[in-house]
Amino acid sequence: MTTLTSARAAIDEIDAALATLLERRAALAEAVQRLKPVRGFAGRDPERERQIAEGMAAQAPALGAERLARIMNVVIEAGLELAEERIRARS
Ligand SMILES: C=C(O[C@@H]1C=C(C(=O)O)C=C[C@H]1O)C(=O)O
Repeated sequence: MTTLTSARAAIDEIDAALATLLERRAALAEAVQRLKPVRGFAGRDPERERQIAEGMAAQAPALGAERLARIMNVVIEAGLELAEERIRARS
C-alpha cells in the first residue's frame, strides 16, 4: 500500500534526479549562449522554446504542451539568468 511517507520519498528521489538534470541543462544552455551571436535574454528564441515544449509533450501527454511550456519558461529563464551572470563574471 502506498503511504504518505513512501509517496513523498518517491517524489524526493525524482526531485533529486531533476535537480541533477536541471544543473546539466543549465550548463549546456550557457554553452549555447557562448555560441550565439546575440546572447542571453536578448537572444531568446520563442520558436525553439515552442518546439521544446511540443517535443516534451510527446513524452508527457498528461501534462501537455501548454503546461510544459509554462514549466520550461521558468527553467529557461533561470538558465538564461545564470548564463548572463557567469558570462559577465568571466568577461
Ligand atoms: C539555449 C538557447 O537559448 C535560449 C534558451 C533556450 C533553452 O534554455 O533551451 C532555448 C531557446 C533560447 O531562448 C538556444 O537558442 O538554443
